[in-house]
Amino acid sequence: MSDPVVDESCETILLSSAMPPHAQLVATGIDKAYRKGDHQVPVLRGVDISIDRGEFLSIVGQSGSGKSTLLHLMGLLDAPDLGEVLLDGQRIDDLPARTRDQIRNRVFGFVFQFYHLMPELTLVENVVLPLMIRHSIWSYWKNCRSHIDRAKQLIDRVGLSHRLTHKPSELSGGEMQRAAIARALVSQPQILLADEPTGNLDEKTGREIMDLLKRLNTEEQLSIVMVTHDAQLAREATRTVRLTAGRVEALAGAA
Ligand SMILES: Nc1ncnc2c1ncn2[C@@H]1O[C@H](COP(=O)(O)OP(=O)(O)OP(=O)(O)O)[C@@H](O)[C@H]1O
Repeated sequence: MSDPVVDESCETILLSSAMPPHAQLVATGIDKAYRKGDHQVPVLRGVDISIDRGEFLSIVGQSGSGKSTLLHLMGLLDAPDLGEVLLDGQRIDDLPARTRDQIRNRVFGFVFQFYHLMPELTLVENVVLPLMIRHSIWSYWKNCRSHIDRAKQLIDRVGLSHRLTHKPSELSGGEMQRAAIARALVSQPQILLADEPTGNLDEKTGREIMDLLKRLNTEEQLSIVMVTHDAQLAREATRTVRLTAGRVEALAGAA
């Protein structure tokens, strides 16, 4: 019997508009260690964490506690040593690399502390880039106008319509993070994984980015997992967990 995630209908399953949006991401029994010299340094030890559709989950913890590591494992940017990552009950961390790439590109959007925009591209080019990478050149060319329209819609959504042709060096930190959020959303992800999205911003600008994330969560039921050092912002999520000594501890919100 073929695995419905692995076989060639994968694209249809993951992209079909008839398909209900992915509901739940679960990481269970996660162990992760890094090699340092000739020994392994454990970072995560038996972590269990989940996010339901429409949730806004924040992850706090001391520097070095493994928050980014966990976020990367949840988004298939890295693989656990032990444990499983499941999307709607189907294990996804052990799939072939190409299938993991497809799931990562279509289910997850990523936002990082330092934006990671391409410096030589304009704002609209940066935002449309994931669609260019995802589609073949022919398909991209055929749909070029609709892709650019979608990028422009998202740029408008994040309040940057007046900056379409600006390069990242011509944008403020807050504008760059808004651009990075628009880029993360262009592939219509189900789950946004944000690693310290306000960490490089002043308080007011960080507040604006948080408000934008909260609007995306409530108005579009976008699931969000946010790593942050800011305890106050963390409390504004629907649920907060703390990473301590490699384990997850519930802090606030629903269990
Ligand atoms: N690729 C890697 N190779 C080796 N060690 C790593 C690697 N990535 C992370 N680590 C180590 O794993 C531990 C957890 O790192 P991680 O970045 O996940 O922590 P964090 O809680 O996100 O930290 P911060 O809040 O400072 O960003 C740290 O000790 C770090 O040095």
